[in-house]
Amino acid sequence: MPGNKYNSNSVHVPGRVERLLRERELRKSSRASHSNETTDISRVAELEHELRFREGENSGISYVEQSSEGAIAPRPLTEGCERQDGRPFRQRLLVVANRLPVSAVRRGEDAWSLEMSGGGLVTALLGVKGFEARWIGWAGVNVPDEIGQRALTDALAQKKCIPVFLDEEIVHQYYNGYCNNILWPLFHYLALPQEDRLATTRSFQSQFAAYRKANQMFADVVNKHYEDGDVVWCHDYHLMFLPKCLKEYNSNMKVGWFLHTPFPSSEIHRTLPSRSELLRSVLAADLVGFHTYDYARHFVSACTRILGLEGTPEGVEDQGRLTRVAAFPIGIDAVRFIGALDTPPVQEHMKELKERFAGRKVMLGVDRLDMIKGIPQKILAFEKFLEENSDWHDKVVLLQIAVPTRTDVPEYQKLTSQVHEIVGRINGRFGTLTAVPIHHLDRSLDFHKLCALYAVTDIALVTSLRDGMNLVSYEFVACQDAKKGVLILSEFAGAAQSLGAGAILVNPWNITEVAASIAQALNMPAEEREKRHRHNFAHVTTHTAQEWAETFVSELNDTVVEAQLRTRQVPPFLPFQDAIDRYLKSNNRLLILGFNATLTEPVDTPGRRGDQIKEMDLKLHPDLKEPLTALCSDLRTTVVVLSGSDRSVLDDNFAEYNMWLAAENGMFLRLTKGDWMTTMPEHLNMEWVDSVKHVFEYFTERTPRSHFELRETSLVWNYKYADVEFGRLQARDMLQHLWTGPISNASVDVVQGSRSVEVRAVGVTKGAAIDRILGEIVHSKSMTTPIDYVLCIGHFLGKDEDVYTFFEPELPSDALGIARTKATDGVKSPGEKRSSLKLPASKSGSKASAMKTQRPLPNPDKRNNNHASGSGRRSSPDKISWNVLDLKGENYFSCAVGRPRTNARYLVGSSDDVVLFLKELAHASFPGLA
Ligand SMILES: O=P(O)(O)OC[C@H]1O[C@H](O[C@H]2O[C@H](CO)[C@@H](O)[C@H](O)[C@H]2O)[C@H](O)[C@@H](O)[C@@H]1O
Ligand SMILES: O=c1ccn([C@@H]2O[C@H](COP(=O)(O)OP(=O)(O)O)[C@@H](O)[C@H]2O)c(=O)[nH]1
Repeated sequence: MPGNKYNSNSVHVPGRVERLLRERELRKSSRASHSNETTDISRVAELEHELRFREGENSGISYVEQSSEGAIAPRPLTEGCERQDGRPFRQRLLVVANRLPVSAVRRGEDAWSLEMSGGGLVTALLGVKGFEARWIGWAGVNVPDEIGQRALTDALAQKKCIPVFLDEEIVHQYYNGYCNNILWPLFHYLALPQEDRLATTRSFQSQFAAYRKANQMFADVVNKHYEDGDVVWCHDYHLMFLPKCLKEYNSNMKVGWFLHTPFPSSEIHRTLPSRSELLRSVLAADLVGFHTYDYARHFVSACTRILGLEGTPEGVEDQGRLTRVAAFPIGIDAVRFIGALDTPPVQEHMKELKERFAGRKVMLGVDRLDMIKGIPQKILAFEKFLEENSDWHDKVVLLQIAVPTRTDVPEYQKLTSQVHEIVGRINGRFGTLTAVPIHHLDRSLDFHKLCALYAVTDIALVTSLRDGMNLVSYEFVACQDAKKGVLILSEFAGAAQSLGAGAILVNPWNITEVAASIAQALNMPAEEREKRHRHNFAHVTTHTAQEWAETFVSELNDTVVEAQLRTRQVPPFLPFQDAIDRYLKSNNRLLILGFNATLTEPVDTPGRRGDQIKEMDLKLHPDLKEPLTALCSDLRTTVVVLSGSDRSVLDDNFAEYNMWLAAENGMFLRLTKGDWMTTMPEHLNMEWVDSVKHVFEYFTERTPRSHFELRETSLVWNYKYADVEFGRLQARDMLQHLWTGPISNASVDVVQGSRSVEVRAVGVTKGAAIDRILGEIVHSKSMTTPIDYVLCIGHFLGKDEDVYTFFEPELPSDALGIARTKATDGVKSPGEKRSSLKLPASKSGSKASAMKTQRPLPNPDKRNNNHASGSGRRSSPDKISWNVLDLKGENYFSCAVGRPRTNARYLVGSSDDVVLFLKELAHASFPGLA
């Protein structure tokens, strides 16, 4: 049986939330049993091992590994864990990020030392266990020679890392240029740089080309190492092109993409010259993740506004394909930090620091020396605090660790000089012979020193102007369980959404406010500090990096399964040739064609700008003129255009063809040679119209580029030309008004289209009208042969899909709501179902039977038509006692246009396909057609 099977799946498919809750429980119990089994000693050993790996962090103690030796026992980035059933979890995870967790330093022709890379991305991913992981990325160094590449590849393999070799020129244009000079500032609301027209390597175009090329190089390495069933997790703004490259190579790859920075408002993203290409490439992923709901919302909004796609609560939909978009707030490996505090090296450092700063409160800033971190603003706020609080001058010190980063980018070089200048000025102003208020370090610290610093700090000061998350704030909290210091946190860091309740939130641009917050923090009573800390500590220790990665990967696996299920439910494409062959062999055919988005030119072109003036009137696709004329001229074919539009629209477009027009969802009918008649049920209550119209007018006035149509049996408010998001919000608001007001007691149906709200009298659907239409056609044509072929094709609203099921030979008659009789003359072959329909006698007992038949309308002026009185009706056609419909399953072609979730047997993508099909059908019937 072809097509979509009426969703009769009785197997319980758990919903996403249900599954996530279950998996969360499983993870918790699996972790609990794991920790019961694991002795403290093994955890300490594990920690020590990890710390040993990290000991080399830019502290000059980096260990040397030679490809030939493998001197240090390799520690996989993540270790295999056990599933609840005891079997090892074997799914491989390919983590693809610009930067590997280690950066390579060359020590000889085939000798390399590996040092810890900086940044929160590395920290977070190192906290992830439980997967068989490989890390694919750039080792931060140019390796032009083969010997060097081979040696480095071997050295990295021991760390389960796979290098992508980028040459200097690519790094310059892709990493320094497009990534760090264009995307980075833009995503942090710092606007695009002025394009340098003189230096060709600094033009947007050449940097973008390098960006694409670099992404393809990453893809090539992934493709080489990919094995069936692997999960590929792409990270960050460096690799926005990667999902597309990967899916092009293998559409079955499970691909996730996570952004570590903010995703800005669509108004900011709009300024990027390559805005659409980047969005489209990311959308090729199955799952797209962000730190916060706000970033996810901005991304969806950019896709709807810039690409013209549909944003749903699940993500972004493009022609039935869904890219899931969701928030996955990152965390840290809190146990690692907490555990480190008791180790001898950290204790030693803490002792030193306490002695060094005895009698002074310690304030701490730890940031990469990046403009987004707001370091100048932080220092200026501290200066203001000192100005206003002279009693604190020798009692407080600010330690600012400024880790050098992206030092090849001129903007970063300028920032370094600027910060040095401000620090020098303030130290000159408030320093004494024995002490300065600011200790500024342009360097990174090793893990132990960092933990010790976090632990002795009284106040951590995070003043990022924008920050994806900011893990420094998490690490500080994790190390403060003894001291319970205060966190001053920028409201523009993603972390503000998770640690906001315990921190003092500040606007870093407001230096006065930050200075006041410093004073507040220094004077905060212990009880309040304790309360705030408790909140944040609970968060940091439960929302870990491990949890983050497990949730993301589990959702990615889920998303792919869901997509497969959805694909299975999507009906197949209309088989053109079969539909044409069967048409040619049949004797009496009925073609039911929708109009809007079926026979019209597509209006909703992706990428359209909301402010462009559009042709609002519906127009028949010009290519259909000839095929329609031909098909309508065939005596064995009856063509009906069945539309929601009103009569005048159908008159304007189809008057010249020999066909039936069924306007307003079949409530009005005419043969183009005859007059309009109504098929409307008698006593249709339309008293609600005026009050609904009032609401529609109100919303039309307040929603630019929306409009409404007043029809005989319905009112339609349409916002397809308006701003999509605003339109949707307005629609929601409108529905609320309608439900609580004018339609609360009326017998109406509210039908929500993708960009419309329609209020109809109850019972007005295309399916409900079709038997009356059929009765009229049979009567008027004096048909003597049963209809043995039906094509019913349209972009119908869900509510009108009853027209597909009306003819469905495979459905039992009670599901149709009309009585059917089996054909008496045909012989039924095994497994084959046939249906026949007697009209109008068969209507008795059905919902439709309450509706009387047609009368001609003398006056097509709809406003003068009195629905309730039923004037202009025609008396019932004579009873037809023979079988009007004798339809075999294989001769029935119900087909939805552009709606994958449908009851129709088949699907086509757009009206372009309909045009193509009707052309082919006409040519097959009339081979001489031009
Ligand atoms: O690799 P670099 O160019 O030296 O930069 C270091 C990292 O900086 C960014 O980190 C972000 O990720 C953190 C973890 O999710 C988040 O807390 C922080 O707010 C972000 O700024 C960048 O996104 C990474 O790709 C870089 O590796
Ligand atoms: O001397 C240092 C200073 C910082 N970090 C680490 O760098 C990361 C910074 O991450 P964050 O999310 O705060 O910002 P990012 O630098 O990624 O933008 C944190 O994990 C710090 O522990 C480090 O390893 N050594």
